[in-house]
Amino acid sequence: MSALIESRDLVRLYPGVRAVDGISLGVEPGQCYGLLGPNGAGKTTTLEMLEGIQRPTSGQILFKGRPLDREYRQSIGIQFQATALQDFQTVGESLRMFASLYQRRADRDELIRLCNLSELLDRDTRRLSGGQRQRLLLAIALVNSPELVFLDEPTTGLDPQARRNFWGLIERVQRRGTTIILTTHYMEEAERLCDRVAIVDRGRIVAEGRPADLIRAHFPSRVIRLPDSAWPEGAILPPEAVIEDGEIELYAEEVASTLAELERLGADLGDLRLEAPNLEDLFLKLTGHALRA
Ligand SMILES: Nc1ncnc2c1ncn2[C@@H]1O[C@H](COP(=O)(O)OP(=O)(O)OP(=O)(O)O)[C@@H](O)[C@H]1O
Repeated sequence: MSALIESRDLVRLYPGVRAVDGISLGVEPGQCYGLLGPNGAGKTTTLEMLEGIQRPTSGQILFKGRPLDREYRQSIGIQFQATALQDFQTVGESLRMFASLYQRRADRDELIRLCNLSELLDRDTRRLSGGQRQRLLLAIALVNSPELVFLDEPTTGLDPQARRNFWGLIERVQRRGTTIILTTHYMEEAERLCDRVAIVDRGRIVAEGRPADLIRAHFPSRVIRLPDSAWPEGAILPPEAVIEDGEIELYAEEVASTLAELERLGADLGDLRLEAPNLEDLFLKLTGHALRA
């Protein structure tokens, strides 16, 4: 399938900083695409160029195969990290005001239902909780029924419960067919929501693909741990096994056959733990530094 939006060799320089240093990516219709990386990696700058808010120093952005034009802003929605909501406005008034900026409009009642705002329409926007505010900002981003919506760190600052609720909402938006590009520094968020991710570090993409494929490619083995007391007496340990702190660590490319072999040897599998590497481990492996300092 061809990309809804793509960037070719995007560069953005600030005095003394290569904030974005040659980013090429393509997002297909209906995908949820994540730009993943630590603070300062260049995610927001990349997003702002894709949104048409910032001009690249060099490189190209194509939407449906064509350079961004005036109509582009009508086809997209943006949830900024910090959108200034008007003081003395209710949720309902706020939605109406943003809707008036567009020719194309989403069905208001459906949007209110989707973003769970029915109970909050008369609430002053200054009195919203973090999660409620994010739901309103998402509704504002969807007010023109965009084909493509940008979410910049949509769950930063939310408590774990509100974050999970918001993930459910993003999934509903995606199921309606909206293409989503989001930035995050939460690996769990990227793993749950994104069909594809670009892992960004210092303005460059260090890995790109489906989260599960990336993990499999960089970590072909799974780690199996079991107490050393669970190992059958007399059975020979595989040469790559590590014994540490009373535990045996084994590496398995094929988990099922390794477990079958352990069972055959008579190992006690009751306290076995299987460790699956995640995107956080991948980031560390690729960059040599942790995602969160
Ligand atoms: N207007 C600006 N002038 C100068 N430098 C900037 C400007 N905006 C961003 N930068 C720098 O560019 C780099 C990338 O910043 P950017 O905000 O894109 O990163 P980010 O990955 O989005 O981080 P965060 O998660 O903190 O928003 C950083 O070194 C930042 O300090």
